[in-house]
Amino acid sequence: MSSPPQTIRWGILATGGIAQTFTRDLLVDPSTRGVHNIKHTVVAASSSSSTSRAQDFLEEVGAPSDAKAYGSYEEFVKDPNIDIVYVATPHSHHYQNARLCLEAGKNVLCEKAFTVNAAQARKLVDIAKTKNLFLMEAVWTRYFPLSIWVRETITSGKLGPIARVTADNSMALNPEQNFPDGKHRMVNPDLAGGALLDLGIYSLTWLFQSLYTTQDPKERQKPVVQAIQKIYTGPNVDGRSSDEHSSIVISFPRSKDAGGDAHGIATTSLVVATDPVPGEHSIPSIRIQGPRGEIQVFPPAFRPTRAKLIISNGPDGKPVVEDKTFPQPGPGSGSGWTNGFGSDRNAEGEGHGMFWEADEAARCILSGQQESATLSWDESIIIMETMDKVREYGGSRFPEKIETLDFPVAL
Ligand SMILES: NC(=O)C1=CN([C@@H]2O[C@H](COP(=O)(O)OP(=O)(O)OC[C@H]3O[C@@H](n4cnc5c(N)ncnc54)[C@H](OP(=O)(O)O)[C@@H]3O)[C@@H](O)[C@H]2O)C=CC1
Ligand SMILES: O=C1OC[C@@H](O)[C@H](O)[C@H]1O
Repeated sequence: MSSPPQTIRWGILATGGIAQTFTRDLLVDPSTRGVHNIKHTVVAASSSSSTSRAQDFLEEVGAPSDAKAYGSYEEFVKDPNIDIVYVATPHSHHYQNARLCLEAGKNVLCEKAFTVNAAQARKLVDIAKTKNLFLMEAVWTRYFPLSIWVRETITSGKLGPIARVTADNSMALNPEQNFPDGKHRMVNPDLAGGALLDLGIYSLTWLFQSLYTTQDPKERQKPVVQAIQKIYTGPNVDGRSSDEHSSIVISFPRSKDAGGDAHGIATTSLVVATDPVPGEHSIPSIRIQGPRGEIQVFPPAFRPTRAKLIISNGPDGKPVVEDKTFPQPGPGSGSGWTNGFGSDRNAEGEGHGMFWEADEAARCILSGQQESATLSWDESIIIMETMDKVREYGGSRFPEKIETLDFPVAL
């Protein structure tokens, strides 16, 4: 007989767009996606603005009526009923908010990009290690069934050693018109805005999950990075920090037996779109190429549900093209997408897909793992180092108050 599901008690730190989408997904019954050994519940939420904002949030997302509302992150992290905190503030605040939680003895799932720079990521990992806590960067895409299928197809060797990956995650956001006061987190230097940390992280995710995660951990080496950036100079921003585009070329060292070094090209932009006809998703945003064929993944790169597997020479010498779809299971959160750009709505009755990463966090905590093998601490740090290098090449430096390791900082 199977044992009853174990429950993980979540606390939600911040009440903005993604906190709402994530929490609604969290409250979808896991058995609807074939997960029977875990249950998630929400026991608390906190808002830096007021207790009433946190209370409204809990009601809006349909949390249990006894979930507690806090008007201060500092008070919230003391709540003894919380097993894990989901940190959903802007990039600029991840380091200090995640650190606050870890220092208070809480496990943490922290939104992407993990931190502003690699030094901050290393510090969070050190604290998690010392305090024996679970910590994971919330790159939800990695836990999608499609991503799992991609990694398995790569390691199966079907395509031969993957030689090159191209990945684009770009959105034509028309920032000068949409963010004229420069305060929106997509462009605001004080919130570590720009394409790279917000959208480019997904292009890098595809390079890394194809060419780094799939290698034997003992064989993995740091990649070599080259990049150029164009800095955003729209109204009311400093013109030195947030990027408009970043274009990155990476070489992943591999032994000759494993196919030799592999190349990755990652691009991202706030002003042009991967998908010129919004919602049509007809142009692949990702191509994963080996000598025997390729995988194409269709947009959006962060929420992938459609791919193609192309084998150049099938059994009868002709190419074989397999269309693959991985629909999100229902019954769904019904929330759609809440970031205000209308770029990524889940269909009525579909979950958004954020529950997959929540399941992974719960599995790790219940089995006593401090990090996820699908996105290890080492890999999150190397990706932050990669973004540091891109910003060095591109000349983008955020204000010192958000690059610092000093804590707490008044932001
Ligand atoms: N995985 C995904 O698909 C997505 C991930 N994200 C990530 O989630 C994070 C938040 O994004 P999103 O929800 O869109 O952002 P929002 O601006 O909608 O929400 C951010 C929330 O953070 C809190 N906050 C605390 N301090 C500040 C501050 N100084 N300025 C602004 N907000 C502050 C506020 O909540 P309160 O007042 O309650 O404290 C605010 O509502 C980012 O890291 C982003 O990259 C975003 C969209 C999609
Ligand atoms: O993580 C994200 O994915 C979807 C985008 O719309 C959003 O800006 C970004 O933060």
